[in-house]
Amino acid sequence: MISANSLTKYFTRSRAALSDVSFSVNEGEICGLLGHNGAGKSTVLGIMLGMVRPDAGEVIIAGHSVQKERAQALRQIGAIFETPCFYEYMTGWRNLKTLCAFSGWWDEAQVKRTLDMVRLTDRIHSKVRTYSHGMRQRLALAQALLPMPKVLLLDEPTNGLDPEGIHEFRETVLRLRKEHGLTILLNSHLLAEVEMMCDRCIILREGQKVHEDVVKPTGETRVEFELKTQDVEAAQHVARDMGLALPPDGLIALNDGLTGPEVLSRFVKAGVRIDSWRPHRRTLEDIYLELSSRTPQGNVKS
Ligand SMILES: Nc1ncnc2c1ncn2[C@@H]1O[C@H](COP(=O)(O)OP(=O)(O)OP(=O)(O)O)[C@@H](O)[C@H]1O
Repeated sequence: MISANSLTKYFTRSRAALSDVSFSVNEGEICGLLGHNGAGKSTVLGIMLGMVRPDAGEVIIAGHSVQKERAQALRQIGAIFETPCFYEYMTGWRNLKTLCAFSGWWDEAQVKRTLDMVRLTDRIHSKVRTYSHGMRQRLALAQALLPMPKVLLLDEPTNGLDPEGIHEFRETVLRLRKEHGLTILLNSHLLAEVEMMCDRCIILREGQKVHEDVVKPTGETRVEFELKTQDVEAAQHVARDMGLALPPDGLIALNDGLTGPEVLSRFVKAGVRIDSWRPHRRTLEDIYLELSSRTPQGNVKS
């Protein structure tokens, strides 16, 4: 549904804001875009929305090139980009009507359906200045969904929301994907949010893609257990007998065919005193900090 091919962008001659970034997002997938401040996330979204012209590369949305067939491509996209702005003194309904007037489109039945989708029907005739931050975000979502897009681009959509607002927004987005098969690209700094919502994530660092993987792998290929013991020498001996390595951090990668309980029982039978034994999975935060972390001085680690 989304295919970004070799995107390169220089805002200044000395430094590429994006350098040869490629990725694709399948239909119905939610993909997270992560990276430190200035990594290039908004530049990617800007290129996808035809607002930033890449120096090289192109984005294809549902078979249409944003750079060559801009109108057809953009017809497939709804977006919440940066902070949404509304006329405070108008109702939500009047705002949508005014914004739709710019494109000469208004279908009342479709607008009502969309408001039901984002659960804003009850308050749509109240003035926007009386809306909470969460309601403004839902109005922005309604506006993005009005043209019935196939792709939704969300730029830090939960910024400034309270925990209830974040939860509600997440549930709404997951429901939209489930019920309407939307393909979603989510730009966020919140790793937990990306871990909960996304099927896959891409990490940018200084304009380059440094990671792309599924967020929740269904069939883990590498199983690791963390062993804590005072009997390090005895444990190393037993591990060697099983053909396993016991590194100083205690993380043991199991070979094919061995299970956690089997390995634990071998340690116990050999008299190794076990303080703790638990499965270990690298979280998105572990991966992110490894790939994208910055030193306290603000320089990205080499
Ligand atoms: N219009 C512009 N003119 C000049 N430089 C720009 C422009 N837009 C972005 N940049 C630069 O391009 C680089 C990438 O910026 P971008 O806004 O894409 O990063 P980001 O990952 O979205 O950051 P943040 O998380 O802070 O929003 C930065 O060095 C930024 O200063």
